Amino acid sequence: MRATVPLAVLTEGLRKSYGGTEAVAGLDLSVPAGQIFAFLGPNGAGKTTTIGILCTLLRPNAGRAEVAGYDVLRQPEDVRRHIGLVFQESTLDRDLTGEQNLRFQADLFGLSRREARRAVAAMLELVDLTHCKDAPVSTYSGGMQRRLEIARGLLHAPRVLFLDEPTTGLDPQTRVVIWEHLHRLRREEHITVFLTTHHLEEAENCDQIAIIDEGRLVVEGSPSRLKAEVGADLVALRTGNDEAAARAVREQFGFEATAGPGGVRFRVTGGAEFVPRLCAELHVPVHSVTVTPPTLDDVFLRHTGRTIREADDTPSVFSEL
Ligand SMILES: Nc1ncnc2c1ncn2[C@@H]1O[C@H](COP(=O)(O)OP(=O)(O)OP(=O)(O)O)[C@@H](O)[C@H]1O
Repeated sequence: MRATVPLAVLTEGLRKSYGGTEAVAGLDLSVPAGQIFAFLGPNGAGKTTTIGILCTLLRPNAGRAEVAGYDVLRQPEDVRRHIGLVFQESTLDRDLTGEQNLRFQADLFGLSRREARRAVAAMLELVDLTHCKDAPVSTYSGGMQRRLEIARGLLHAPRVLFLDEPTTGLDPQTRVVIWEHLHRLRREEHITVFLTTHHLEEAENCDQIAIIDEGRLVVEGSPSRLKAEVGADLVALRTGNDEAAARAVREQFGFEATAGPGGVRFRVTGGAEFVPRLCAELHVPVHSVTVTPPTLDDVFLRHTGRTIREADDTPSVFSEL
């Protein structure tokens, strides 16, 4: 049954293969309008392929997809008019100024001179680039370039903005700035933002996420709900004798404790409340205790049996920090 909230994106049984590789393997998605929605998955999970289909750049082998209420195969022109797309790789002309890049895009979309002037000025303002609109893009920082790309994707007032890995290669401070802009866009322009990422930290910023692995939807929901479903906190202990402490936690409390380089680790619901009892009853000196609530990596692990970092075949920028 169709939801009563208008849907920005709907897919049913979507499939796409490249030779023997099934990149998208029967994907059902529904994204209500007005959300920041993340498509989270390791490298090669099928995220870019799905965006390609939704943006009418690729044809699916089976299934169907609608964007902003239009069918990607039967109404591709309508879909294109209502979407903005920001690719992983920069497609800006570095020799042109920021303003010229936007003007060029306005021409491509057939905006009148007057409309173009108004839209270009408004978008430069929205992403805080008015002050450097006359400088060549080659002089912009990575974050400024990404903001200009987002402005360009928004020039024709799309209803859905697709962003493929919006902050890849950017430093942490710039990532925060880009995210502030995305939230502002959603708030002020009421558009749906559909982004792909393999960064768990990035997905945390979204209203809803869909975790995808090997072309399939693993689980869908808000980050807080998905983490709450995992339930148990991770407790890590540094003790005088980790092997003995792990054994005691298993025998006295019945938790699956292990001893390793990170100390003794086990999971328990209500970890913080359990710590006083643990320290009082454990007959091994405890030097430190860390309680970590479930993360999206725990959600991925629970549903796929491996962590997203294990599933990723290329290192994440975060793992390098
Ligand atoms: N043009 C292509 N020809 C052949 N195989 C492809 C092509 N594009 C993607 N694939 C394969 O399809 C699968 C899904 O790729 P896709 O790029 O959609 O994943 P992704 O989740 O976006 O990954 P990344 O985060 O690395 O961009 C991968 O196994 C990939 O190697």
